[in-house]
Amino acid sequence: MEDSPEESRGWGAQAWAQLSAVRQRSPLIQCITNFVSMDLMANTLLSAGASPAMVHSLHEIPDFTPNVQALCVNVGTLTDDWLPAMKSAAELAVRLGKPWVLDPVAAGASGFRLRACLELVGLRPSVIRGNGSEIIALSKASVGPTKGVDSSHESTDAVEAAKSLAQASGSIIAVSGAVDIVTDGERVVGAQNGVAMMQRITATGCSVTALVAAFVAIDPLHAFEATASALSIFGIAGEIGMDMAKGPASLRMHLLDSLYGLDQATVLRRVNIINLP
Ligand SMILES: Nc1ncnc2c1ncn2[C@@H]1O[C@H](COP(=O)(O)OP(=O)(O)OP(=O)(O)O)[C@@H](O)[C@H]1O
Ligand SMILES: Cc1ncsc1CCO
Ligand SMILES: [Mg+2]
Repeated sequence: MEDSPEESRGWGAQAWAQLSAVRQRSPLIQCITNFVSMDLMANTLLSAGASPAMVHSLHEIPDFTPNVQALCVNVGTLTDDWLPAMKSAAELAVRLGKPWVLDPVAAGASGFRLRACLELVGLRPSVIRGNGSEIIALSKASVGPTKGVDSSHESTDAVEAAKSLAQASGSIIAVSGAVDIVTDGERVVGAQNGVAMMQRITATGCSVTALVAAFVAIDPLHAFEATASALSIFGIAGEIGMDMAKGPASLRMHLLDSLYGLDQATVLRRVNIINLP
């Protein structure tokens, strides 16, 4: 069923309010992330008005994590020695009542990765954002044929997996793709912004996960809505960026510029979030 114009306006106004709050309050986001994503993730957070810090030593967590507004954990280039820091930071964030967000990159690609992701899911992330294949692997808790860090599923193939993972974990689940799905296990919405070329830039998924952390940081009691807003806002930046881009490299630049420059009228006009059955 189509949403009424009132509902669409509601999502747009909410996304604008949350983006404005990120810009005004500039939340500090601790990112324990893969080597590939560090640059684009930090620049995405800065363009949105947040403050990134790629701090991942186990020794720094007791001093550093208490001062952040949210934590983003991404297992993209996971090795044995990184996992204790990820778990320690997540445990401390939960103990201090701070939101944390998990990106289960290539969760189904190996037993090691899957076990690590399942342990992290057990530490109660506020939000888990993955692509379709990652969310299906986590939901089934099984290793399977995957395309590595890329998805071999549409996000819409993963709606039931996302709902059951949300119910089992207590986390909000977001599945990126042509339509970004967000569910708390009962409600399901689809954010229909973005352009396909965003898949041709490495770490756009990682970066939108960090943006979700920034949005949840400023509205932790509305993590479901903040997650949908962040996905929609990032997608709009991609749409506007694509009007000026010649390919992936120039889209990367124009996406960041567009995220930085988004104004209220553009957000209200372009946010496209609908309820799904
Ligand atoms: N076909 C599409 N049309 C529109 N937007 C898309 C499409 N596919 C992906 N996106 C957008 O691209 C971004 C990255 O999503 P994607 O599903 O590629 O993440 P990912 O596989 O985790 O990426 P990475 O691992 O490289 O970080 C999201 O903002 C998503 O909305
Ligand atoms: C390409 C790649 N490999 C491990 S992490 C990563 C970034 C996109 O997920
Ligand atoms: Mg990814």
